[in-house]
Amino acid sequence: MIIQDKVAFVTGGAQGIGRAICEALLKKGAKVIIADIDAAKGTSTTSELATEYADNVTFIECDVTNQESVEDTLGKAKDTYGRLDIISNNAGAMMENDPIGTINLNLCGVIRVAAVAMSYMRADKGGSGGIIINTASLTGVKPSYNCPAYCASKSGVIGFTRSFAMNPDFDLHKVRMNCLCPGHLQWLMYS
Ligand SMILES: NC(=O)c1ccc[n+]([C@@H]2O[C@H](COP(=O)([O-])OP(=O)(O)OC[C@H]3O[C@@H](n4cnc5c(N)ncnc54)[C@H](O)[C@@H]3O)[C@@H](O)[C@H]2O)c1
Ligand SMILES: CCCCC/C=C\C=C\[C@H](O)C/C=C\C/C=C\CCCC(=O)O
Repeated sequence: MIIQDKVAFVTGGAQGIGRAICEALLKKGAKVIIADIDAAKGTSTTSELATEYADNVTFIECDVTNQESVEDTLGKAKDTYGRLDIISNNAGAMMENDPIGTINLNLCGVIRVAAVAMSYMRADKGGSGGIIINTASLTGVKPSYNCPAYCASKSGVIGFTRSFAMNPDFDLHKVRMNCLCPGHLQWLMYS
């Protein structure tokens, strides 16, 4: 895909891997919406990036565990730059003390954002097609007894991605889906 002038929506883009994704996309000429639950961090990150990328980066507060918030944010994102081409479904956390919350954030959040984004991106419904990239994890393919709920959520993301991607309806909607499976990173490097 040619990134120049495409519009990207990055969940969990305020810091860490999401911020790195935002920076990489901006460097290649995309317009980027940072969608994050952390309004303070999202605003400060956006201000920092705007010194180089000006109006090409915008922050919108978003909670991917909340359907209304996801609908509202994606609607505002479409209104801001007029289209949606790239979704980085990246927001996530490891919270083994809250296993159901972990599934709701890491797996249901990905499915929720993808479903709403599809309503804007589908080529057969007025969109231009595009790509949805989900951030899974190495733990989605390699189980770890330390974090069973996290592993389950990331295995689910991989299963969702593989199933979506093999759907023959691609010829109609023109939206590809992939996922990333990073290994362990220093996620506190921005804090
Ligand atoms: N750091 C690693 O080693 C590593 C490895 C593999 C995969 N991952 C995955 O990569 C993704 C990013 O991880 P990271 O290390 O950059 O984490 P991070 O904690 O640095 O950043 C996560 C971001 O997501 C946001 N977020 C949390 N809950 C949210 C919600 N409900 N709605 C919207 N935004 C929300 C946070 O505010 C934060 O800005 C996660 O899905 C994580 O599971 C991380
Ligand atoms: C602040 C929360 C953000 C989420 C990041 C926290 C943890 C991230 C975890 C990664 O997804 C872990 C990825 C790979 C780990 C490597 C190997 C797993 C197996 C380890 C083992 O067998 O002991």
